[in-house]
Amino acid sequence: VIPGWFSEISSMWPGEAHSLKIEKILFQGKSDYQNVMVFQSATYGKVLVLDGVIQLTERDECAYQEMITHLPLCSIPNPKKVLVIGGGDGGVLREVARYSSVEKIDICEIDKMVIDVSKQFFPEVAIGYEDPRVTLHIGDGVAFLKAVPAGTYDAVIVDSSDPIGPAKELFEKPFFQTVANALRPGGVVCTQAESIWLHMHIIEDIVSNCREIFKGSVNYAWTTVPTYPSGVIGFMLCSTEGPAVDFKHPVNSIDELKRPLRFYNSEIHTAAFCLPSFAKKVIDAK
Ligand SMILES: NCCCN[C@H]1CC[C@H](N)CC1
Repeated sequence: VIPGWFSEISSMWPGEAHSLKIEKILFQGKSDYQNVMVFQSATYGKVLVLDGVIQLTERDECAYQEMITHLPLCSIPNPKKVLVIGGGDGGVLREVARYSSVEKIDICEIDKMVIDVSKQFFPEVAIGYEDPRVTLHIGDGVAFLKAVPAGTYDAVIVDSSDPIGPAKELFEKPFFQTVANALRPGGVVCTQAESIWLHMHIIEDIVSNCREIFKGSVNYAWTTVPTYPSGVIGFMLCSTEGPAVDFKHPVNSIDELKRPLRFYNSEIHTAAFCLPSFAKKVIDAK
């Protein structure tokens, strides 16, 4: 460990660790679920860390929040009812709120400390909670989805941490089945799906499970987030049986007048589904 630096050391990415220079530690706490830390970095703004893993930085959070939201929501016409599982920082809510067609935004986040810390230290991210269409549920996303009437949502976004810790069951088959049940025919789900450089085995299992459960389309997309391990993060984009969804060609554009998008655009939407051969071989073969 280098004094004055934060290094993201984890068994999920053995032998490597991205580091950020610390200017000041702003918060350290322990919730019922995980350790929570916020620090001011020298070059990435404020940083949110859960159990030693970087969740977001002010400088590059736009890449992740915009892609995980607009890849699904620009793939269906007029999304109305959207559910966010996880995403307690509020960044996905901020992006979902851009759609005038959206009438209802539910969010189910298990850890209240993440919400409170985001509101205190990341107001530009937590601004998503201010939208009147948002209903906050504090609890386990699996239990929440089991209680949802079938076919309720047009879209579900699973903005989770990694499959070690509270988010573990959000990567398992039973959870995907509850998501499919909660979606209308032709409804879409987008989940945080790790790194093709680090987690091809996890991705392989997720793709297999999704192909069995989602009888519409199943695609993997990826993007660059400098402060995530290996500098990239992926997404599973799936739709249930019903009106066809072509994830690779957006059908929606976004009203950017209020607040311009910093990362997402329709070209990068389509490009996100282009995979290197080592990943294509695994993902397309499943
Ligand atoms: N809502 C904040 C983003 C959470 N997703 C992250 C993806 C990369 C992981 N190593 C940590 C969580």
